[in-house]
Amino acid sequence: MYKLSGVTKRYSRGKDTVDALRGVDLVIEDGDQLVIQGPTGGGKSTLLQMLGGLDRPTEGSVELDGTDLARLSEARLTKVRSQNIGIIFQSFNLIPTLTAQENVETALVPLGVRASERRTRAAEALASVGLGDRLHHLPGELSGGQQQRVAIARALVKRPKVLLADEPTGALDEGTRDEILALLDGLWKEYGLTFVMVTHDSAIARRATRVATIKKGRVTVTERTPAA
Ligand SMILES: Nc1ncnc2c1ncn2[C@@H]1O[C@H](COP(=O)(O)OP(=O)(O)OP(=O)(O)O)[C@@H](O)[C@H]1O
Repeated sequence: MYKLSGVTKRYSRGKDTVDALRGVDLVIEDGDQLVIQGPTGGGKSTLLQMLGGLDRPTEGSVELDGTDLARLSEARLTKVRSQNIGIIFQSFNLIPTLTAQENVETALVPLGVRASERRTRAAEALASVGLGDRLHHLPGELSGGQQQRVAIARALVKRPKVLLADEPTGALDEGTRDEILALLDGLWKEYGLTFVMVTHDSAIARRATRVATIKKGRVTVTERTPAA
């Protein structure tokens, strides 16, 4: 479970300061799905970075299962991230010189998994996202949707409890977008993930049951029963 209390993030550049988050309080229960939406510059990506332990708040606490990520040493934070948190991005962030299988294996290196087991688990993860026949392709030989599937396999191969997604369909056409969303929805349910997704897309937000809207660094949460 995530529990954010009074999270403020202030970016300073010379005399200019931007409060990207202003006193955010937010609870995300285990196994929940939360969609984060809001206008550009509102603080969506900043909030996701706090949840992912990719950056620290200026004030406040970001507890994951009772551990405050804001106060962990860099080494312990890296360990929490590599074991518990999978992250995917709009631009896939694959390593262009590695094959799909090698890209997925990279997530298991910090966990000390043996090379032979890394290969097997990466192949299984790629099969679970429908890419069992693309193990040895380089990212440049795959479509955008396939590259995002590789990134999803890389995020999930370590069996994290949390999946964070920053505009995961932002670079995809509409048909591919719907395929990736359906895949993510299926994986969320199958693995009981805590799933947080940032999106600009109001159609995605309309389908969600729990939406956090963030404007000028302040969050409002709306819960609703999805349309049948
Ligand atoms: N590293 C940084 N240094 C300085 N200011 C930053 C930095 N990162 C973000 N900001 C500022 O913080 C505010 C929130 O940015 P953030 O990227 O979280 O918004 P967003 O809602 O994700 O926007 P978008 O939808 O355009 O991606 C913006 O005003 C942005 O300019």
